[in-house]
Amino acid sequence: MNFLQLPIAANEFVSAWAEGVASLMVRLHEGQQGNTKHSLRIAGYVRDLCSALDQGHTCLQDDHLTRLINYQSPIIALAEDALTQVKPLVLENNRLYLYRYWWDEYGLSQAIHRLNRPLTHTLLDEQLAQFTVGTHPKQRQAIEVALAQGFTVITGGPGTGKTFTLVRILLALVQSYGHGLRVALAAPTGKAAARMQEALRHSLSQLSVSSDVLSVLPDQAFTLHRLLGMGYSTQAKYHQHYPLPYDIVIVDEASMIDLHMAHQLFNAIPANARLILLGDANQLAAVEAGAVLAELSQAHTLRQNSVQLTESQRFGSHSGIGQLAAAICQGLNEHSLALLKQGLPDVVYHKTEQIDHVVTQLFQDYLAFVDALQQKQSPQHILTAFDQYRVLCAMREGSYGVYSLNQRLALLLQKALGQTEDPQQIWFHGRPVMVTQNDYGLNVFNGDIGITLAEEDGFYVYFPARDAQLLRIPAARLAHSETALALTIHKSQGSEFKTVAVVLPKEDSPILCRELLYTGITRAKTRVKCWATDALISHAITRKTQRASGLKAKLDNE
Ligand SMILES: Nc1ncnc2c1ncn2[C@@H]1O[C@H](COP(=O)(O)OP(=O)(O)OP(=O)(O)O)[C@@H](O)[C@H]1O
Repeated sequence: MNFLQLPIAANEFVSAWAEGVASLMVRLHEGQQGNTKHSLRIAGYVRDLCSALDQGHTCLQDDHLTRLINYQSPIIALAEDALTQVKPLVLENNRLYLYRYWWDEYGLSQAIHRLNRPLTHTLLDEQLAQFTVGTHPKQRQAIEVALAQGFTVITGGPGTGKTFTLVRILLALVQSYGHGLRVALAAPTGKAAARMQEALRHSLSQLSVSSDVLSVLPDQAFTLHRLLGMGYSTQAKYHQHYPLPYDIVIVDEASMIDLHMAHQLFNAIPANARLILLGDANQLAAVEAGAVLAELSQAHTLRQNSVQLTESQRFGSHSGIGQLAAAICQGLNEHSLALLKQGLPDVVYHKTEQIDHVVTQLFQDYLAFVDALQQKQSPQHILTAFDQYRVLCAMREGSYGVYSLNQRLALLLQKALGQTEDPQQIWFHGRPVMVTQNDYGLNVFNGDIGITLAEEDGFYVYFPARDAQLLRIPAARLAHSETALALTIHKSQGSEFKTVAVVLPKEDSPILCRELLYTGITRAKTRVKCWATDALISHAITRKTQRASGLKAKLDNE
């Protein structure tokens, strides 16, 4: 067996580790002839660990691993020795880690224990009552927890009042601590940060809030990368010994935070500050390893820090989207299919059929956007029209994947705008694009979406307002972007649209899971159209993602 031919995972970091570990294995194998059987066994675990990391687990979990505990290995440290003996692998009970992942889990659990302490506030009961008036019991509980604890987790589906509750928490904290309070708002993506800021502004505008209170609230929400000063590096500028200069750090869409980012974030919170995480734990977990929000909301040790909001104000008991989302979350296959087929006004179910027909149907909901382009409306109006609807795919590849649908939808868009249909033409008037890599020079970030407009001297892409101005960038300078008529459900996380079309592939795939379907469907505010087959819907609902991790065990001292 050639250890260097262990399958290398897609993730670059994992690949580097896998290669390093594999070459160490070769040396071990060559140097310790007597232990060949053991070396082979460990090599097998390393291979399984790499594929587990590729699937978002933070470790390999296997009860057979405990038999390695008494074995002295130059490449495996036991967890109790891991701080003093840095080896490529760490074994903790029945979990095997690459060192870096163990370190992130360990460091994060330590930082959570540090932050998890009661804090005082100066509000009397009657003062607090003005901020809890009209709230539901769980919302009130969330406000009380955020005032009393250094660390708060607020989870809930769409429209359950996370922003509504957050505004009241902020106002109560300003009242308690005065106007010198330093508040930071952040989210994992630029899109989610912008939406958070907009939602807060909107929610505040519905209350009569004095201007000096408003001045405490930041007029900008950061991406987590920016907040932590990560730039192009994976190491944050801020950490335990050089913490962030804030009293309260609030992070929205926290389901998207991966293990490494969570470690950096928690480490950067000052000793006396508060951290408030908000998100929907039923959504897709981070692209990278870990399902931090779900684990924090389930940890026994953190039960006094965690509140789940359950009553959706947006989707009342009669809303089809709300009922469907709840049925998917609970894994109710038959009921979900029945809801899809019931002919509810806000839920439309199409059986996937001939691709040309599907694409023509998908395009229909872009006609208001086409109209805005034809009428030469302002870039802002065109962007708003585009943001009303989105096609969301489960996959990138395949005829119902993002690449194929974008190509086909782009041709229909060119035709509708009276242009020559040319699949080779990258830039054309009306082309919506998504940035795929951060570009600090241009001030555009991964996930930002803009619209291409033809002007006298060439194509320009307009991105939504920053500082009340649209960002206008020459198309040729956007080196990393792709057409955005169709997005993956993963990329749509943190965004919402009036109407959404969720398109599943023709064949089953391990990517299709309950969280994916739930996330796709709940991106719709008023109408969802689902293109799928009964069998694929059932497969997706049945496949619930369970990410192996030791975070909850570390927090609960199991
Ligand atoms: N207790 C309440 N009384 C009256 N209205 C409420 C209450 N809670 C929430 N709402 C209203 O319900 C709507 C949805 O609330 P909100 O936007 O805060 O939800 P959310 O959880 O932040 O949603 P999303 O995650 O989709 O952004 C808002 O219009 C909000 O004002």
